[in-house]
Amino acid sequence: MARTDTVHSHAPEPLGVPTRRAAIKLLDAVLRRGEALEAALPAATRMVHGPDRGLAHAIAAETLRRLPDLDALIDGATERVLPPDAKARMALRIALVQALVLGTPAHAAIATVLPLVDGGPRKLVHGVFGTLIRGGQLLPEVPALPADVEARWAAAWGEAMVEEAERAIAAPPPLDITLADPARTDEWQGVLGGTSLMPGHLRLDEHAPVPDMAGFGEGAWWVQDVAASLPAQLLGAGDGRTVLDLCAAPGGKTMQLAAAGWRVTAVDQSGSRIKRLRENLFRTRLKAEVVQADVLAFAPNAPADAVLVDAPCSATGIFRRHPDVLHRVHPALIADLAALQGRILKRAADWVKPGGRLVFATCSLEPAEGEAQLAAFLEARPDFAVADAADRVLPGRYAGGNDGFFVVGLVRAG
Ligand SMILES: C[S@@+](CC[C@H](N)C(=O)[O-])C[C@H]1O[C@@H](n2cnc3c(N)ncnc32)[C@H](O)[C@@H]1O
Repeated sequence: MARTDTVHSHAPEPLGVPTRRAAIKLLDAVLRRGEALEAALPAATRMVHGPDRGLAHAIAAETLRRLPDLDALIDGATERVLPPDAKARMALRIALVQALVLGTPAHAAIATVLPLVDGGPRKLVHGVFGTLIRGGQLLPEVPALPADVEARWAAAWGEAMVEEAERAIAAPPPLDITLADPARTDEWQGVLGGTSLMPGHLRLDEHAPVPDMAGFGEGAWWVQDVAASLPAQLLGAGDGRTVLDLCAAPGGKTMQLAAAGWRVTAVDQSGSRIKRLRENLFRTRLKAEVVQADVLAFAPNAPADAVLVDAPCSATGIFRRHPDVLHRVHPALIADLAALQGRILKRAADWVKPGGRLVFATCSLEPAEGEAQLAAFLEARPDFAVADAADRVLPGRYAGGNDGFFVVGLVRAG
């Protein structure tokens, strides 16, 4: 059979267009398929390299952070409301976020986006973008939350919390780090600067890339929001006692527990995350037994003095760093995750020695993954009682600005 090669004579694509295409693929993965932004990165950015990957990620993340406000601008400038997943809306969102938030010159923001709507709504995108930019339109200083999230959180926590959450989206979150040796907090503050909310913690507003910072390579500290450091702190010093760290990867809490003198068994089902946990232990020279297993199928050799369950959750408490959760987490997903947490907690409870401790944590702002979970657990397990609330270890200078977490410490009857 004869075979002919077809030669395409396309002009090379203008610089920067593949990066914008990748940004739209990322948005599509989150908004239409409900994928986590981080999880969608490898496939969506396959065709872009080096710093352009970071740029595609930044465009998508910033679009997700400001989505309701961007859409309000677009809707104010179009005669007919564009469908949520219309190509024109996607193109306008990323052109506007670049021009209005990321500081891209307007001509570059639109020139790199128009080729993505060639043969389609090019005129509309060009016209709406031009109208908005020429009209000096800006995004509001305080971002809006998606309407469904706003309603859910207002019902759970009140309007004041919603306003605080909205203000929290406006500014990039600081970098919190946990020191392996809390006794050296002053020393490391002298080196790295920043403020310390409690021994073992530093908060930096500005910093070099993490791997280049003093002390990271030698394992003196790791990145961890101060709220995420509270669950392990509830357990205090280990003095050689045993702890099961369930759902442990990438190991923030494993490292804290090992550094505090616990004999840690760290369990997680994800191979790629376990790999990162091992790398973290290697870098910090901390020790833990590492087990790759599904907690629902795993059983420890013996009950432990303490069990920490950092359960898989909706992650709505970390919306500042992962704005995709604001758009892809819906009540059905929250209910599914809450059911999974309940099953994990039920097993974990049996692995606590009489008189031992159980800590349950989720980085969630959904009562179903916190207060309601605890109430159901206490109802089913009268042999457990609440021992600590996180405020026991919260720093005196606690000033907000932290991720949203639910943390409770329980004790099993002796
Ligand atoms: C919130 S993250 C853990 C963060 C970690 N504790 C830390 O401090 O770095 C939840 C973890 O649960 C794991 N996971 C989810 N379902 C699991 C299951 N059934 N068994 C074991 N691990 C699970 C995920 O792979 C993920 O690493």
